Amino acid sequence: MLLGCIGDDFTGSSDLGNTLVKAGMRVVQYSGTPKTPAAPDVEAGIVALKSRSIPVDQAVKLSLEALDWLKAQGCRQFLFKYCSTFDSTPEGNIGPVAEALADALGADRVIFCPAFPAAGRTIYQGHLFVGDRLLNESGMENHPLTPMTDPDLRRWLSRQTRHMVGHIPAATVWQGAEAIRALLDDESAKGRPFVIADAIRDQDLVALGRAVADLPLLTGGSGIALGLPQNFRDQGLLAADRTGWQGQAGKAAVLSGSCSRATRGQVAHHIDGGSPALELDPEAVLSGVTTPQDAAAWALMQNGLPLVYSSADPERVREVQSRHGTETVAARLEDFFAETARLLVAGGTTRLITAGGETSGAVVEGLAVAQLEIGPEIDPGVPAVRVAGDLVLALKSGNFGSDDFFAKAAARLEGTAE
Ligand SMILES: Nc1ncnc2c1ncn2[C@@H]1O[C@H](COP(=O)(O)OP(=O)(O)O)[C@@H](O)[C@H]1O
Ligand SMILES: O=C(O)[C@@H](O)C(=O)COP(=O)(O)O
Repeated sequence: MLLGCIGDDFTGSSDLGNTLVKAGMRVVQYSGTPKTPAAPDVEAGIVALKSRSIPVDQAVKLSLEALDWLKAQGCRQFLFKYCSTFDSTPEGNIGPVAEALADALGADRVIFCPAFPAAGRTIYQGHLFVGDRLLNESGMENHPLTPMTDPDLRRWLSRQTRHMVGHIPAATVWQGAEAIRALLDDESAKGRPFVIADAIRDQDLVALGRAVADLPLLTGGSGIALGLPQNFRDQGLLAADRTGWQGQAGKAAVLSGSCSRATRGQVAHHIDGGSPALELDPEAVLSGVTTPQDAAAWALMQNGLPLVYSSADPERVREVQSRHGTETVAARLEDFFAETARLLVAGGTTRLITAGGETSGAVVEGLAVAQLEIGPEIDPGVPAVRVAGDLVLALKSGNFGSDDFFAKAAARLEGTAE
């Protein structure tokens, strides 16, 4: 294994896998830190954690365990993958996890770059944009778990770390790898080992990737990995042949616990198109009036692509959170989706589409899926993935995917869409 990656959620990890596979690496995504060694032909290993929204000390512990395992697999470089919208709170977990990894690796120059231009996430003057809106006006300010209320990543990261935070402006990035390296050295010498890097185009990310070829640790969204495979290829370290993707026939279903804007659009599109949909009322889930057995039985009876969703607008999310507590609602809904997924698979479902990072993590953990083989892209940032046996999944990040994503993913998982 050459590149060792630690993802702070499951959809984000498959997003990273998608980038690396497209650039020609053999990638396996692991659910948590494996207990056994990786297969010898894996070139990039991604340990997917569900560490984005857990207490800081636990996130650090899990990340360090993942690092130890990746080191033992012989990795030469390490990548900490977080969300392209920098999902975190003023306490963490991006800063503290990066600090722990940097300390463990002796890294004194660490890039932070969540940019993902293909999905509309760009960074300029240290500020993160989603499309043409600043992060705090993009809908992310209403995220149920990690509301992003400050678009200045230098300021936001500073709140999460003891380090001073530096900056690599676009003007330097455009000068290329050498200029980037020089500024990184300079920032580090001035006591700013953590730097936010601007990037507004894929080629900026490639330049950043080139610049950090010799550094032990980098951090960012999936975009920061764009240039890394070429670094390994240049050293003659990548195998040339690739195995093809096989689609999977059988029943399909969609589970959506994402309340993000893009997902809500996809849910509306699905319903408007006349496809079967079952809305979960969180109150009914919390009180046990609606059970996973009800949801799975309903889905298994449907013709067409069934959708079970709790996705709701910010006002309704806030209402139920204020009544029962954010963590309780999240945990109960995630457990509900995990159990529903288990019942769906037991009932013969072979193609499962999940929307939402936390939701997808709960489902994958609930299904006790140990590892995922990354397949072809469905939409930017979302690949089809195969579990051993006859189960295939699409783990969709909340804000990714076109309006018709659910139907598109079902077709791609079946191998019937180009
Ligand atoms: N109607 C709802 N009210 C409150 N919380 C919800 C509702 N539906 C889902 N949630 C919770 O909100 C969180 C959404 O996070 P996630 O699944 O990561 O989606 P995204 O990828 O859009 O961020 C989950 O913990 C989920 O259980
Ligand atoms: O970088 C991204 O935007 C995604 O890969 C990701 O991490 C999204 O997380 P969720 O929105 O929680 O699915």
